[in-house]
Amino acid sequence: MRFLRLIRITFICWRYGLDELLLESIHHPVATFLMKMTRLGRKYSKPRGERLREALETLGPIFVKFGQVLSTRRDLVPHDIADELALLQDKVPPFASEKAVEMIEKSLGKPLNELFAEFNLTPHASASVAQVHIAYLFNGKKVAVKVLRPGMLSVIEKDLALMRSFASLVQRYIPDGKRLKPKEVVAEFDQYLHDELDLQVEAANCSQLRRNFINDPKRAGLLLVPEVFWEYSSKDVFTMEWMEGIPINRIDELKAHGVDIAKLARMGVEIFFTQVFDDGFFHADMHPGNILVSLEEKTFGQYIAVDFGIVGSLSEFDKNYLAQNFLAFFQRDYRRVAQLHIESGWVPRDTREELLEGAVRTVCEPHFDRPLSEISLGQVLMRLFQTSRRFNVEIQPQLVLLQKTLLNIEGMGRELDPNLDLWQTAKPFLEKWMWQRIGPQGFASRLKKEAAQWSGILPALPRLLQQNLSKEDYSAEILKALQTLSAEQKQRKRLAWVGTGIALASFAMVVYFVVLPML
Ligand SMILES: Nc1ncnc2c1ncn2[C@@H]1O[C@H](COP(=O)(O)OP(=O)(O)OP(=O)(O)O)[C@@H](O)[C@H]1O
Repeated sequence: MRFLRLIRITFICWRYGLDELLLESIHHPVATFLMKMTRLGRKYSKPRGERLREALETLGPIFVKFGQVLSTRRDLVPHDIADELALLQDKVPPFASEKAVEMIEKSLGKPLNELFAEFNLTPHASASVAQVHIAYLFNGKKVAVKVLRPGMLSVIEKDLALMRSFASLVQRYIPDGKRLKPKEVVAEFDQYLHDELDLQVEAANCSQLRRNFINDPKRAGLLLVPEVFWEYSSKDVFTMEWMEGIPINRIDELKAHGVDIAKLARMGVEIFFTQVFDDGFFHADMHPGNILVSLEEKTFGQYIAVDFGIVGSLSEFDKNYLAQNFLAFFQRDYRRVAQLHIESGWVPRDTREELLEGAVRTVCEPHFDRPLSEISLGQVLMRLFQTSRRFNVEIQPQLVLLQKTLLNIEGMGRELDPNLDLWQTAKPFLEKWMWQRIGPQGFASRLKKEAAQWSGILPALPRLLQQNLSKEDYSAEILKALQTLSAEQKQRKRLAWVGTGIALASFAMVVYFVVLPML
């Protein structure tokens, strides 16, 4: 079976001229000869990116997903190809509703009529790995039931095995193979796909995002996230609150309902920066299909997020890196950007600061050619990552994900309001965040965080000290130090006795010769 699949893949690659793409990159006479042989008079009217996109669409959903993930790795893939891969769409027909019902009943262990008061058999939406049905719980709540496409796991395991073999070949035989890191890319994709195929992961992401926004009254007016119904969810089924709204790209419709579009654009940036800098946890699949706007009376004009398959998490280190770089960039302090990279160990310690500064200046300065309001933070970040790579920096996948999401947010924001000044909206966040870190508030909160550890460490301190003192390698040194100390103390004691003696004798003499004759 695997062999047949391999033959089919090879045939499709040949049909779309992908063999040429591969052989072109091997600068060897044998490769050139093979290229001429396999071409056999074929001529391609379409550019290579388009051919690759069409081939992936023909190869099926897993390859489509792979292309979509690859399109976000502009650090590895040439721009013409990445642009084309970004257009990849899942063109898959919905699967039979009987299959969906079978999956729900098997996974949740109850017949459908015991689970839902009403279940719409016609899918509301369908994509490569899942489809969404509308249903009603017995308490009358309208819900979205996302069901995994049956048999996906076995298909992906086979395709992933082939991709892994192919990645090993590329890494070994293509001259640029190591730089492209094919094995790592496939491993990353493997992780991503398995997460996407476990709807419990998505439900947990949704639940976390909702908690982050619902518990803070200052944020409650910004983003609505559906409630998860855990009782009706599993690895294969995800049941959540149905969210009523209009997709954000239907601008005319939103305007007609009286939504303030400029405010909506600003709110989008605010929501993104809140997720990134306050929570370090962000929705990373912000395409217009996944963002709706509420028209309900109580929540009018608020954002609604759906589809939580891809989220990004950032550490304090990542946030610090981003905030400091953005702030330094907008002050055109390229020396600081270079220093930040060296100080944080992102580039080798012996990197020459002025060389890195020059490289950063070269990529950043052209951006200041236009007004601040037109600068794309996503582009800046992308260029910065490209420069860093030249200096042997490994950019973390979560930062690449963030950069891609930032580009989406900017694109969406500017579509809503071409005058949106992204920096004006983002700057207060970064400044507030930096102040919270380095100001007294930050100090106090870090102290508070550490306090929990101290309460455990402090009472144990004498024991830990005694344990360390009894360690062999320390004991000799400590003994010597103690001996020196005690010798010094003895000497000091002796001197003290002599001093006291002299003082007493002087006192006695004064009394005998001066005080007594006066009486
Ligand atoms: N809770 C919900 N309330 C209202 N509509 C929803 C909800 N969840 C999903 N949808 C609708 O169903 C569509 C598909 O859902 P979702 O994006 O989660 O599926 P998907 O298989 O991950 O699709 P893709 O990966 O192509 O975005 C969404 O674009 C949205 O229109």
